[in-house]
Amino acid sequence: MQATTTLSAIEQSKRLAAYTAVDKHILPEHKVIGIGSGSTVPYVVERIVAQGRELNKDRVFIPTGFQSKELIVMSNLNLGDVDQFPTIDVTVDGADEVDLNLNCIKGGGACHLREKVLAEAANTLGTNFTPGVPIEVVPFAYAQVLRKLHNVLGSPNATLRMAKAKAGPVVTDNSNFVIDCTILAKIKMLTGVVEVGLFCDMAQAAYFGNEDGSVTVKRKVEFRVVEESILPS
Ligand SMILES: O=C(CO)[C@H](O)[C@H](O)COP(=O)(O)O
Repeated sequence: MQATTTLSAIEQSKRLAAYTAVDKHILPEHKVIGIGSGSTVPYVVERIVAQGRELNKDRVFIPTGFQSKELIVMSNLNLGDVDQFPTIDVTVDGADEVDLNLNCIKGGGACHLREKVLAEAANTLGTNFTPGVPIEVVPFAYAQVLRKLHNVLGSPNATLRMAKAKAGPVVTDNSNFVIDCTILAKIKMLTGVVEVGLFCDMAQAAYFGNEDGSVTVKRKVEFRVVEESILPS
């Protein structure tokens, strides 16, 4: 575990957000738990491990991609998959953008297809995403999908997401490509599109790590969203 002093204020608040989400939502009776992707999720796993071997030995953890699978295995937690456990008690995941009703944009880490399958198997939990909504596409169709987004659906800024440390595009854990696009209408009807990163009416609560170290919690209570603040101790 990293020492607190080496973490920036924003990292500390992300960690507090993750820890609080685990404390409030991963309860002793939860046995099948979804683990999302992104830079906040290692703190989620860290906190789950801190709940102790006794609780975790009877649990199974379902990853949303390569990163969370590695985290689960490296933490000696039991690994499962959503085809073995189609009903998940709770999933904790990151988010790129969250609206007032807790609808989310996800896919900044190109894991949104699996994340959405897990979110539908449970009720996902979230934490500004300028590129738009990520769209996962089969590789051989990407040029055609891009052409239709540019010329037919009126999204001239849609771009194929490129990798940073490799020449070529980002490749998802499902061996697909990702296009970032600012319009959504009709996209899922395009041949070659696998999934979009819009998660509507799926999150029950969202934890936002703020620059001042505090965490803002928004959660649904009987169809309303209530808000509270948690200050760092
Ligand atoms: O959707 C995702 C991956 O596809 C991530 O959950 C999202 O990008 C948030 O990541 P971070 O915790 O690094 O802000």
